[in-house]
Amino acid sequence: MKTITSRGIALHVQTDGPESGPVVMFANSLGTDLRVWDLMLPYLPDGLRTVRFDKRGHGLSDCPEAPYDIAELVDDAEAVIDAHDLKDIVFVGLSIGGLIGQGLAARRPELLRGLVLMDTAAKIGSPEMWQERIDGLRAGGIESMAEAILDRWFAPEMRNDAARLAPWRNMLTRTPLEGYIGCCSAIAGADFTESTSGLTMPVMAMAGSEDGSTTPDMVKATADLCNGAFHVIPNTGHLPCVEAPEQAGALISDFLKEVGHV
Ligand SMILES: O=C(O)CC1=CCC(=O)O1
Repeated sequence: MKTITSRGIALHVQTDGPESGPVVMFANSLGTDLRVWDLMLPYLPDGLRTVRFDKRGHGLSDCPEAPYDIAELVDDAEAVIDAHDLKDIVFVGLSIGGLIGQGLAARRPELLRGLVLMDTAAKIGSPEMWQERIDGLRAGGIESMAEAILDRWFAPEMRNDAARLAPWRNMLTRTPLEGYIGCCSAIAGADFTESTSGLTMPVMAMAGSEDGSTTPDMVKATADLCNGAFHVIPNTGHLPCVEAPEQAGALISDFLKEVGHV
């Protein structure tokens, strides 16, 4: 476990694998922390240097007051990269983590060998939709919305498996309210349609067939902006790294080979 500082706040970072290994960096989604990658990492090639971090307001990172702005979240990812002197990175972003990845790709393209967009889009929802969610969260807390969120996160088989669901439900509902709301504001203000259209690096996108948040059509439209590859994982919702870790890991492993990272 390591902590770095970005804009005065502490960010929790975990690195694994040899320091000299090809770097794969991960950014997690709204309401999850860096453990969201735990089940998938064993399906990636040996010898990688994996770098994960808890975005502000999530996991063991500090939780400043909402609202946050997507540029701040990209600053945080950049701070992790600079603190570890990372270069030649394949960046894997899940949902809001994919927005962070697109922001980073636009700002510091020289750092990235490739970008993996997992259940994300250039723009997710509308400002009005996010404001409605924020208002509901302020009124009733995350618990009041947990069932609706889990319906988008997971396909019916996992959704109905109480034991398998429990840790992810707990991760969601234990997210600090302020951190969750701060990130909702960041998503509301994020639109990378223009900059993602201009990306020239290799991009691979994937979507769970049952994702109710960033639907396969939205993810494909984003991949099409930058001539990225696109894959659908069947019977899977918004978190393929949790629900279908073997398939998601295989797609990333193939991409790492295609871009010459392994
Ligand atoms: O809660 C959801 O709708 C899922 C989600 C949207 C952006 C994100 O990071 O997660």
